[in-house]
Amino acid sequence: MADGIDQQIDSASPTPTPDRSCRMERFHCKPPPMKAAIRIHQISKRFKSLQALDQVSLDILPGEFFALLGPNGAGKTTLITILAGLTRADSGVVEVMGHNVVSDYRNARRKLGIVPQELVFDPFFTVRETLRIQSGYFGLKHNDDWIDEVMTNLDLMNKADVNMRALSGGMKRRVLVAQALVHKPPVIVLDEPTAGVDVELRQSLWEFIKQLNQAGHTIVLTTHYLEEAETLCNRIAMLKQGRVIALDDKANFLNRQATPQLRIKLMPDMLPTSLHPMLISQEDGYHRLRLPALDQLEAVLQTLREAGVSVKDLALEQPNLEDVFVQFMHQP
Ligand SMILES: Nc1ncnc2c1ncn2[C@@H]1O[C@H](COP(=O)(O)OP(=O)(O)OP(=O)(O)O)[C@@H](O)[C@H]1O
Repeated sequence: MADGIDQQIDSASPTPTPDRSCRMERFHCKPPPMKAAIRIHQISKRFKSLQALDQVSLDILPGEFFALLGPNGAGKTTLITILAGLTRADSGVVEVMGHNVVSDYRNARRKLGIVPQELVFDPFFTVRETLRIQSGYFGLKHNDDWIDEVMTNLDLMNKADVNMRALSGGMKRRVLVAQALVHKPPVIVLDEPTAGVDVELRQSLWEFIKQLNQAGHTIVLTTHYLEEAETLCNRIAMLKQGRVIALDDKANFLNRQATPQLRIKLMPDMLPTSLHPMLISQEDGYHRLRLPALDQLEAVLQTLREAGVSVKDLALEQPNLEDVFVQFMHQP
């Protein structure tokens, strides 16, 4: 990775610098508030009768790996297009590294790299030409060293001189990621970057994005692969019908759901009535039960024995982000 990356991150340092003037009054002063890498303040957007975003507010701090989760149509892409300055919000303010995306568009755009969900590309250029043209949009004339480094990290070197239209879908997506990085933006937003992408690319893509995050870049990710968000992100916002319904550290989301779940296959396939209140779901011949506490396991087994039901298979599972997500989405 280029040394240059860190120099580009300007005020994106994850650690705030303490104010020296505070030393004399150390019992009274607080560290200065960290300036948000992305500030989204009371954003609303309506498409005719549809309220796509409704008073959305989020502050994403420098150096965070942030997940924006939500079902189809929740408003994630709309929020990202507003952030990119491609759609105007009806009301509210969005800033990237302190630059307003409407009134200070050029500076806001320079601080931002966006990997769009849709595969948009110019079929007449090669991969290298595409990346050079993208560099030109940001006034970068001698960017070949960095372009080579990005292509190497995304395993694109052997496709550098191949025409864009001749690439597979997964390869095109790699180019979209490379395009978002040509100007070394301190803030990188990835809208469903792994949709339709094979396991190998996913892993190499995430390795590269993790390195960028470790170098101080702020990463915002939307994905329907919740295990990706669980592995990578440190803070999560859940969007539903244009509203933020939950916002917290990943660890807090998971701890809220600390009780284990029991996945069990029965013979005959009949759950005794007294265990129905614990039932979460039933699929592929398995019952999934929520145990109030681990020591309830023996009581459940006892109930099954008394009902003449035998256990064919059993596993204890810790709840994951998907369980938490489903629970939030089903809340009225
Ligand atoms: N240009 C548009 N005109 C009319 N409606 C739109 C437009 N763009 C988005 N919408 C609607 O706004 C809502 C939010 O869409 P958006 O694409 O932001 O959701 P999303 O959370 O990104 O969904 P997905 O996970 O499917 O990508 C949807 O109901 C969508 O149909």
